[in-house]
Amino acid sequence: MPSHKYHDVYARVAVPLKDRMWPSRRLTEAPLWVPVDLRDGNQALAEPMDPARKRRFFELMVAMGYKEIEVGYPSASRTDHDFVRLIADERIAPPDVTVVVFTPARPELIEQTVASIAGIPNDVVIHMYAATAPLWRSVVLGHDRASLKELILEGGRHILKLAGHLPNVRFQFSPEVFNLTEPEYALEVCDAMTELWEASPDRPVTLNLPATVEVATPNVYADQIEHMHRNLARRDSVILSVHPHNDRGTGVACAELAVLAGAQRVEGCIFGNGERTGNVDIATLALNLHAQGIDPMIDFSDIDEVRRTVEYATRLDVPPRHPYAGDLVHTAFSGTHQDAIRKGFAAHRPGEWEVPYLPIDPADLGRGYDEVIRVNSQSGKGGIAYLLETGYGVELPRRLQIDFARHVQRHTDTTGDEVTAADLWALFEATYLTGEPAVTLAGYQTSDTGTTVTLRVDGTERTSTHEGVGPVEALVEALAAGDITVDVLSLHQTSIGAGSDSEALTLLEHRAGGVTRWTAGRDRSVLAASLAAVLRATA
Ligand SMILES: CC(=O)SCCNC(=O)CCNC(=O)[C@H](O)C(C)(C)COP(=O)(O)OP(=O)(O)OC[C@H]1O[C@@H](n2cnc3c(N)ncnc32)[C@H](O)[C@@H]1OP(=O)(O)O
Ligand SMILES: CC(C)C(=O)C(=O)O
Repeated sequence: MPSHKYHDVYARVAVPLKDRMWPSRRLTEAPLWVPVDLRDGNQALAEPMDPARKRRFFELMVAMGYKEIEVGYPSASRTDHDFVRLIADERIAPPDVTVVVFTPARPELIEQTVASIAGIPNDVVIHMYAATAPLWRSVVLGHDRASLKELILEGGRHILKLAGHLPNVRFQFSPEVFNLTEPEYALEVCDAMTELWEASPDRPVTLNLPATVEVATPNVYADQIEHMHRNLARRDSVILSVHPHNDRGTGVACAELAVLAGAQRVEGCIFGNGERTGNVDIATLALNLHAQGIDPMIDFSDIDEVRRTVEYATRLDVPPRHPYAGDLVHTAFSGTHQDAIRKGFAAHRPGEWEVPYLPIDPADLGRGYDEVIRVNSQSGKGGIAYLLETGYGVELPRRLQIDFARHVQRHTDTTGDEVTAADLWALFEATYLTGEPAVTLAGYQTSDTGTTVTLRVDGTERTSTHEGVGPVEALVEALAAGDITVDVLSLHQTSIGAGSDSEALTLLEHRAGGVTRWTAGRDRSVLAASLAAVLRATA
């Protein structure tokens, strides 16, 4: 690989901090999340959202509780412009939602942007950007540091002139590619903008510091953010925002460390859509907080509905391994994970969540437990037992679990396929429940003196009377004396293991209320006790 073509971040930009504080800080509350799906996400789509898609996505974000939403780049396209006008004309943004519109520092585009927001009753943020990193300065924009600063200030002045008098309007500036901009230059330009826009606690300016293209390990971004946090002028009048992308796959880490470093606001896209590898994924960030006991302030309680809407709007699928939202993120196929999850469920105490391999309760996201364990050739007895328990109410004793798992393994090794609970049950029946039940209970009669039980054993009926007891005890006594089953009960004999390890086994099936329970063992008295418990519970 021609790795010599590249340089690490330290060769490209000075990394400013030595006495960093962020490593010893903790996340304690959610930052302000600002979804940019309708702008940065939208500009990265092969087919940008049409008006219906934009509107449905916007309504989803409102319903989820976002309080500040970047709604578009009004000078970019008719659709973007018209959507901003829709907000003005049809008042589709609730009063407590701030609307952000995006513009470059170009006078004619600023004019279109300001014109687009006329009549919006909500708070509005006009967000102006310009790239400040050396490569962009020289190659893209054709400016040196001084002339670029002047271009930016000129854009800022223009916005001020056109919108400064509007009481519901605030301003935002992004030095694009902040993470490759010389720290002292980023500071100089940002301070110049807050001075120009007269940032004050009553009318704060948002300074949004993007990792436009992610180029370094997240600690570097955290240092850069903390440096700004500690050195910006008018800090109490600045909302410090970050905008990580995900080129290295570490956008989430960058955002989390940036919040430790002093960022108060995070821009991203709900499932990480965006240029190239995407903007930082807000769902992951928010649910990472949730999983640490911190209220994310955004509602993901029906994550599949959120996902359906986002997939509809973007025409992009959320992959099966996507954190929290993918189809497979709450599913274990592997045997030891399944065993641990099953034991975790059994030991689980309401009100707390500590289940091995499941960092959060799927129910928090509106999901059930059906998909938590799925069985294939990588699975073991615990997972198989779990599916039979949850799907059929069948509680196999350990020895039978071990035996049955061997049969399942043979089957899955042969087919290579996943097996469902129904497949397992069919295999169980074919393995152990062949032929007629050994014994059936034809009926029983109770009287003042006791219960008469009629058993059918090998086609012959036997009647026995059990004095002074009701049907449950009579059945237990009959069972203790011989084999027994009725329409709701059946008893099968089988053996497991081979040679000296083989063991005769009695399987007792009890169906009640549509649920089947199984007990198995050598010892008839164990079966009797278990039968009595089952019958009493359903009497
Ligand atoms: C990191 C980001 O996400 S930035 C946002 C990127 N998003 C988009 O580009 C989506 C929407 N964009 C568009 O629809 C179009 O680019 C438009 C309508 C805004 C502009 O279109 P055009 O006028 O055709 O210009 P074009 O797209 O080629 O933009 C390049 C020009 O803008 C200039 N420019 C780029 N960024 C900025 C900026 N922030 N401020 C001022 N000028 C800028 C470039 O220097 C270049 O100018 P030049 O033609 O004099 O060399
Ligand atoms: C201009 C900013 C906000 C941006 O979209 C980026 O840098 O990616």
